[in-house]
Amino acid sequence: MSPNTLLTQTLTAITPADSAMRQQARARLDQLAIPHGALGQLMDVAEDLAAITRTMTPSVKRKAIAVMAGDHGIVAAGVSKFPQAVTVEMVRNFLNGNASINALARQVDASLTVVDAGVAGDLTELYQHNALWNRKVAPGTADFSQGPAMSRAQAIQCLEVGIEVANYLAETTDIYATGDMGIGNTSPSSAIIACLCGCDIATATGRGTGLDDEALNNKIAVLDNALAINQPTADDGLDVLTKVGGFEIGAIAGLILGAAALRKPVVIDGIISTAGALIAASLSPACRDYMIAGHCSVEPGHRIALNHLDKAPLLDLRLRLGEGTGAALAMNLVDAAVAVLTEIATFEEAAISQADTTITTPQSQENATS
Ligand SMILES: O=C(O)c1ccc[n+]([C@@H]2O[C@H](COP(=O)([O-])O)[C@@H](O)[C@H]2O)c1
Ligand SMILES: Cc1cc2nc[nH]c2cc1C
Repeated sequence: MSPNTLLTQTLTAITPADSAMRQQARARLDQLAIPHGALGQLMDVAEDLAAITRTMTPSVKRKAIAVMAGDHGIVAAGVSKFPQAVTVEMVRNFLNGNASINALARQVDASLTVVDAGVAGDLTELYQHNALWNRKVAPGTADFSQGPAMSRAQAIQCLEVGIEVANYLAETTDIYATGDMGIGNTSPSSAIIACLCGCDIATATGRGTGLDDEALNNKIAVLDNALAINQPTADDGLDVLTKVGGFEIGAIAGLILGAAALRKPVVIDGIISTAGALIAASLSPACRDYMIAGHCSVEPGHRIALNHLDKAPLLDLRLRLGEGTGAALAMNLVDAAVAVLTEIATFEEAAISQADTTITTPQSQENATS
């Protein structure tokens, strides 16, 4: 990688979240007038937000969801239940405001940006729409069951698309969420997870949009063969993206890297977004600090990827849609985490009696006298 590209500048700008601010937040959370730790995972998110934003009063009001769209040559091998045309059709649906992500983005008052990172169909008539970015790297990846999905230059290009989106939205955004649209994209996601988490492809592969048993077995065989043909370097995120990735997955990874460089939190959606998160973490381990896992999807590889990133998902609702829907829903809980940190009084502030640490039980009395 040459030293002066947007990607290298962004990677250089990423530093870990602030551990002193994390400690300060934890100290306050430990003193809240509740039984110790009783707000559970919301307290972990509150601590993360303080460390990410370097303040005890983080704001996550201005929410931006970016849905990265792309197509996949590997659909020719029969790995999806739906035809490729659905990718374009759903992009149109997003722009008309009638998709699931539109409803859930409205519910949480988030803006929605749709990015054509590599859709196979012609979107010319839609580019006039302000919410759609034309950043088509190519009309779909190559079929990675036959060779690499893309060139190394294209992998860098799609990463930089995501960084550009993060940077463009930065001025009006406190918190990002990732989303995806791309028929066939659970296949590259599972392949990325197998490479970067070191697991068997069969354990990381699921039914996607709804394959039956026979089609699932075919998908596993296709992906197994694709990994044997491509031989991605297991610890090199850029090589993995190049050989078995997707343009929208690279753009998601770029969005995460961009958010981390800007020191802003980013909520990760389903298996496709988490595959992007693995690529981002492989390029910059510190960027993991800026990720909040929105949910755990039904796809088996998603749990594996979240464990590898050491991230606990906020929701487990049997979702398997993508588009950013799980991340949008989780943003409600991120709002709640800020309220926990900034609005709840401590024992001292509320003048509440603290837990008695000198309780004598029959057992402790016995211990004291023996
Ligand atoms: O987010 C997820 O975990 C998820 C799980 C299964 C399917 N999807 C969505 O369904 C499409 C990919 O499924 P498939 O079967 O075509 O690989 C793509 O548009 C994804 O957004 C998404
Ligand atoms: C209809 C449809 C909507 C989607 N949204 C995300 N992936 C999708 C896949 C299909 C098939």
